[in-house]
Amino acid sequence: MKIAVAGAGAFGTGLAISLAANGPVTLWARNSDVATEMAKSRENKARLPTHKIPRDVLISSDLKDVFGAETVLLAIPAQKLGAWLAEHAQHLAGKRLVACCKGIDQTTLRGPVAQIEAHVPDAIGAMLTGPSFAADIANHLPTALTLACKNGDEGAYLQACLSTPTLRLYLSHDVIGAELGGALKNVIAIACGVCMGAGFGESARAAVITRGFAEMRRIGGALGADPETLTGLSGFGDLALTCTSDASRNYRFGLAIGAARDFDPNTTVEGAATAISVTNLAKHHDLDLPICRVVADLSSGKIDPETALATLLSRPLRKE
Ligand SMILES: NC(=O)C1=CN([C@@H]2O[C@H](COP(=O)(O)OP(=O)(O)OC[C@H]3O[C@@H](n4cnc5c(N)ncnc54)[C@H](OP(=O)(O)O)[C@@H]3O)[C@@H](O)[C@H]2O)C=CC1
Ligand SMILES: O=C(CO)COP(=O)(O)O
Repeated sequence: MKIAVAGAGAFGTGLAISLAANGPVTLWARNSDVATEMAKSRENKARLPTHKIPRDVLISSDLKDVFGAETVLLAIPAQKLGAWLAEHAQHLAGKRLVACCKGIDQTTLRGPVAQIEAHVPDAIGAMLTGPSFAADIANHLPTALTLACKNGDEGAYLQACLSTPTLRLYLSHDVIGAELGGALKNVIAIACGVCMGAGFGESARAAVITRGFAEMRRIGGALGADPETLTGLSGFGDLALTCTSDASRNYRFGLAIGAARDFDPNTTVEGAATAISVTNLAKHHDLDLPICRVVADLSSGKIDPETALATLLSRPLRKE
């Protein structure tokens, strides 16, 4: 199977390095200068420095190399995915499109596979998600992810083709659960970062993870996700990783808010936009998601950590 990875950020580069263990793979960067430099140095200095890119990764900025593949992994940030798919829909028809981004689009409130289905209806949409830092994948460290696809045969095919000796994929049919787990854990990770940055303590962080997980299950229930998916790699697994590691950008963004420090605005922090999307979804479905709501307000600078804490602690006492 000819595979291309669209998006040469940290994750796209890490995935391409990992998949090259199985054979040649194309890595597409939108910027030709970036592609030329990467091809020369065999390194993505800006997004994933110090990881050597093997020769089996063909680095290109020519979209023809993407359109020539049968399977395209989409490692483009979630808020940019819809426009990219819309622009290239006619060349993507009939392909297997595997979303590797985590988020819910602010304008449409769609997850990544729903975006594929909306823009390229005759493609086979799938989602690759779960606990994995790009650097770990690039280092061929053992990693387990969820491959979710509604079509059982295509899902099994993708599971076989995209697994490597160190990247172990578990198959799921629950695309909505996989989309939600990856998107929501980033929101809760921001809350955890705020908690630690503001000095609220590790016990408070454990409470945020647990009550955040309750919010993930609540929204999953409303949108038709299988509760088991949320307890798996794409939900609980990724929540555990992202809420406890300062290798996570979402967590670090929260740390910076909590400690009132600056944060590089060019960093990809999917949870900030997704918190706003989730808050809007909650309104549509009449759901109470207090942690997601304060993260939306914290991320857009409407409230400070003390106000967020007071908001959460002043809520009426209730059953767990
Ligand atoms: N990093 C990680 O450890 C992991 C990331 N992910 C997910 O992968 C997705 C991508 O993140 P990541 O690679 O880390 O982010 P990065 O910030 O490292 O890179 C983003 C990449 O997307 C490209 N890009 C941005 N906008 C567009 C666009 N409109 N069209 C085409 N390409 C575009 C950027 O290109 P340019 O450089 O030209 O701006 C860049 O190559 C996110 O959803 C993230 O949650 C999932 C698991 C792990
Ligand atoms: O999704 C990730 C790990 O599974 C990466 O998290 P960040 O985007 O917060 O760095």
